[in-house]
Formats: sequence, structure tokens, C-alpha cells
Amino acid sequence: MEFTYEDLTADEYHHRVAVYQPLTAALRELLDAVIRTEVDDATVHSATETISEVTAALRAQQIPGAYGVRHTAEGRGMAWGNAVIGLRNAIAPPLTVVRGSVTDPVVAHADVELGAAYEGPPGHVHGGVVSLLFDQVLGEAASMTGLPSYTGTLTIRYLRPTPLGPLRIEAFTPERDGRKTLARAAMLVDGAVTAEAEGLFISPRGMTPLHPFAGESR
Ligand SMILES: CCCCC/C=C\C/C=C\C/C=C\C/C=C\CCCC(=O)SCCNC(=O)CCNC(=O)[C@H](O)C(C)(C)COP(=O)(O)OP(=O)(O)OC[C@H]1O[C@@H](n2cnc3c(N)ncnc32)[C@H](O)[C@@H]1OP(=O)(O)O
Repeated sequence: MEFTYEDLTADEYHHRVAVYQPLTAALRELLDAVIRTEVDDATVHSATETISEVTAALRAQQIPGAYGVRHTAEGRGMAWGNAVIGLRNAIAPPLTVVRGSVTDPVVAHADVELGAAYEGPPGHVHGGVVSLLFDQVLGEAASMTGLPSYTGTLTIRYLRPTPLGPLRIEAFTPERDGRKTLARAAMLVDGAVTAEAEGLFISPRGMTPLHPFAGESR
């Protein structure tokens, strides 16, 4: 399991962001449209063919496997295939984690608006998606020292159903002990807590710091 470096200038990095961010946004729109459409069968068949053509065009040149976790020389993270924050992953909720400092009361937070693609109970967020979001925000809060930390344990307390729509996650790290960090977080809708999470995050032995984790996740 390796983090790789990609030798990109800041201009090249921003160029790639400008190219791929709209593609991913368009695909998210498509996911939502497929769930909610009520058009006739002929229109669905025609859309299916068009989508297959688009897929073939993108497959003309591909990397062999997963995207990996890349960093530019100046430390910009490019986890662009990541299931939660991947800039090129339309399955990922449009989540941007904002990282503060380890001494802040809230070490990392994220605001996100979840639509039809994230539904579990009717009109509400799937419990696994709640867990997914917590895992990332807690993990980033735990990794604020610069050492990436992996999820050792993760416990969620679902207090009430979380409605689809805008929500916020706030994470903090009450205890650090060597490579182990205890992280806690709350999920808030209109200021009311719908779920809480606690996890133990562990930085694997021998890990070297990637970069000072400040600013935004993407
Ligand atoms: C994380 C990178 C992926 C994201 C990349 C994105 C961007 C990159 C840049 C920055 C962001 C970085 C990261 C944060 C972002 C998101 C979070 C990622 C969420 C995930 O998706 S992550 C995948 C799921 N996660 C796993 O895939 C873990 C599989 N597992 C292992 O890789 C090892 O198992 C490991 C490393 C956990 C431990 O391995 P190790 O060899 O270091 O452990 P060791 O034996 O030395 O134990 C040392 C002390 O931890 C205790 N301990 C050990 N394991 C424990 C456990 N599970 N629970 C409770 N305590 C545990 C021992 O009891 C001992 O405690 P004591 O010192 O007190 O005795």
C-alpha cells in the first residue's frame, strides 16, 4: 500500500481540477436523474445507448487499476478515486473536509448536501452512508498531525433518522497516545444532532508524514 508522488506544477494541478470537477459533477447529476426520471421507455433506451458511447470514449485510454492516493511535490493531496472525497468519483458524496488545527475545539468539519442517491429509509440518509461520512471526517481529524491514520474501530450511535438534504459533521480528537488517536464526531441537521461517532485511528508503524494537513481535503 503506497502513497505516490506525481510531479505536477500548481498550474497543471489546477488545470486537471478544472477539467475533471465538471465531469464528476455532470455524472452526479446523471445518477440523480436516473433515480428520479419518469420519461418513456424509448427515451430511457436512447439514454442508455448514449451513456454507453460516452463510457467507450472515456475507456479509449485508461490506467490499469484503481487511481491510488497521489500527492504533488508541494503536498497537494490527490485521492481522486476516494469513495468519500474523490474528485473524480461521482459515487463519493460531494464532500469537502475542512481541516483546522489539532488544538481547535473542532479539528475537522464538513458540510454536505445529500440527494436521492444516498437514501436508506424513505427520505432519509442510509446508515452506511452516515458511517462512511463519519469515517472520513474522523480519519482526517485524527491525521492532522501529518501521519495518516487508519480506522481501527468505529462505533456509530444513530440517535434519530437523518433527513436527506444539507448536514454538517464536526470532529474532534480528545485523546492522542503515540500512534493511536481517539476521535469523536457529531452529525448535525439544522443544529440538532442526529448521530454520533467514536473511533480509534491508528497510524501504521514506520509511516512517514505526508504533509502538514491543513486547509481542505480537495
Ligand atoms: C488512510 C489513508 C486512506 C485515505 C487517503 C486519503 C488521503 C490521504 C491523505 C490524508 C488523509 C489521511 C487519512 C485519513 C482519512 C480517512 C480515514 C481512512 C478511513 C479508512 O478507510 S482506513 C481503512 C480501514 N482500516 C483498515 O484497513 C485498517 C486495517 N488494519 C491495519 O492496517 C492495522 O491493523 C493497523 C494499522 C490498524 C494497526 O496495525 P499496527 O501494526 O500498527 O498495530 P500494532 O499491533 O503495532 O498496534 C498498535 C496499537 O494499536 C492497537 N490496535 C491495533 N489495531 C487495533 C484496532 N483495530 N483497534 C483497536 N486498537 C488497535 C494495538 O493494541 C496497539 O495498542 P498498544 O500500543 O496500546 O498496545
